[in-house]
Amino acid sequence: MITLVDSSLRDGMHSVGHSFTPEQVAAVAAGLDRAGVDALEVSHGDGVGGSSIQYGRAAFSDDALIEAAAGAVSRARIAALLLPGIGTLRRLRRAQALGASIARVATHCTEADIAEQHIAWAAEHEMQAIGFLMMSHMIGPAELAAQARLMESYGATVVYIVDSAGALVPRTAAERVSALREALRPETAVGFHAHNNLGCGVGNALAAADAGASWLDGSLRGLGAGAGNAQLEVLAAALERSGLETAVELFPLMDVAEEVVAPLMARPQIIDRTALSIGYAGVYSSFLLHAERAAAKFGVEPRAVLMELGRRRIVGGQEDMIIDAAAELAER
Ligand SMILES: CC[C@H](O)CC(=O)C(=O)O
Ligand SMILES: [Mn+2]
Repeated sequence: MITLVDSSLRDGMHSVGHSFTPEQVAAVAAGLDRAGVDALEVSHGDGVGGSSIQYGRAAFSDDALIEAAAGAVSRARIAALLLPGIGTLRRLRRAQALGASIARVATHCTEADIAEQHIAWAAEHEMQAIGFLMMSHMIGPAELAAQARLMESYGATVVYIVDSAGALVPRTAAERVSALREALRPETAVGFHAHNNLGCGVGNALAAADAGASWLDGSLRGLGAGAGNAQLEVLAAALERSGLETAVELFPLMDVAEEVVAPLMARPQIIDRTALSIGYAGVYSSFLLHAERAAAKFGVEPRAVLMELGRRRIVGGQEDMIIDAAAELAER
């Protein structure tokens, strides 16, 4: 059985400039709940506490959005993403009080050790603790497996390979999932979070499932950073056609994508040359709007900025370097 997690109301926030209102969140959450989606992530795109000048101000607080989602669902679980250093334990406690029962603790793929206190706190306080290894294309399967084992040792019951840049392809995604599957205890699940910058979002999620991932993320209409995530309703249909079972009902899921999410989209979730450059350069998908803004400000091409960020191996948390890179390109 595959557990499906929707990221429209968290990763999708990157795509809409963190502008979702509590009413919009409630409408999407109610539709996901009706369709039988297991869990949905809600917060600023950079997780709880992300609203800031560095990451982008949100129109509404995480509290208001989590509360709205929790009030709209009857069976789906609410997940809160937390990046140590951006979010704090106080934020996680608050999310739990408002109805979140899953803590997804995200670190750069080489820095699992900074998640120890957050994962341990969640595990000790009746939240399901999940580890999220971001930018997983940047290191190989064996190194990732070692990081995943750290998260497991802190109390994570699921550890995700997160293809933040959408830079993986089915073979490299499956190799990473297999390495985790072999390294972790049988009772620890492996998850996969895809981005579609190379057009492989759904394909990578299917390859991950074949390699042993049993938690898969997606977003309705693909709503997410960069070219978006694996499109959830497409993934659900493809999983069914692969003979893999989920708890969702496909037609209600298609309906909420078409009738509720599509009208909320600020931009088409397509693989244009900027989004493709993100996958090709191996850059964080959430850099898309930042890079477009910096490129416009300094009169350079977004693609050139993204390729430069890939060359410099800039990672999440270094958003200010996007401005540096654009300014330096303009000087050259
Ligand atoms: C900034 C957090 C990030 O968007 C988490 C995520 O979804 C990813 O790394 O893909
Ligand atoms: Mn993402």
